[in-house]
Amino acid sequence: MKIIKVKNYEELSRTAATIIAGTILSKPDCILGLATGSSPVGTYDQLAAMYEDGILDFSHVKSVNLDEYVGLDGSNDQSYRYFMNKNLFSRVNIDIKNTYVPDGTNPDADACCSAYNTLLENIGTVDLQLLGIGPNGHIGFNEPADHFEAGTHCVDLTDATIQANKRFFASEEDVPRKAYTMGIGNIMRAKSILLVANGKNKAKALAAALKGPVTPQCPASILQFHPNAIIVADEDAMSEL
Ligand SMILES: N[C@@H]1[C@@H](O)[C@H](O)[C@@H](COP(=O)(O)O)O[C@@H]1O
Repeated sequence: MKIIKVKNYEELSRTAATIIAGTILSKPDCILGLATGSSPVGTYDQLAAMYEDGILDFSHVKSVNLDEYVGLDGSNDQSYRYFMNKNLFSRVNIDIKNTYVPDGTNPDADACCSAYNTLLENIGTVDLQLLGIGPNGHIGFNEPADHFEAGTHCVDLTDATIQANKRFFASEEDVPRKAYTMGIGNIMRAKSILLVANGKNKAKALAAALKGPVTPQCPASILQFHPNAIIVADEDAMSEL
């Protein structure tokens, strides 16, 4: 595991975008695993700027996203499909048909999850999976649990996650209670993993993930077993390490 400590969010975003750019430049038809949340927004800004500057070409890139809220469709501004379109896809020349997010509108969890697992099997190995980390150590929406879930599955969001994510919604009641998420097995199959973390509210989770025991109670701790995981974190997020 490689840990890169940076000063602040701007440096984090530039560093993460440079790593992703390296993947795209060395393999123009790469498959990127993408994440939502506030952590990667600056990284997406930097990637969009590199595209504007003619440095990056996304025309052969494919992407698979980690997760989606159950019940929200892509026109809902809180859906992760909407987030990805707004923060990255509409700003670069990726073919939108090559971008995949679990279908939050499908009420049939088994059908939705097995379709996404089939997609992940068929599309090929993810070259680089970008991750944020929840304040409770979750990755994607793999919440603390008593076992690691391998494949895409439907989760009941924990109260901690509902509290952490309510800032994006008009009210706490509006936060969906369920999500579809790639499992830990799906995530760990990526050739490389890039986790970005900033801010004091991530310090405990990051310390547990990087230095604590590998346990499903802190899902991000599984990254200790990945052969090519890179952590880019700012001083605040690293303050308990
Ligand atoms: N499902 C997402 C995660 O993929 C993300 O990493 C996490 C942290 O979000 P933020 O970056 O806004 O702190 O929030 C959500 O729960």
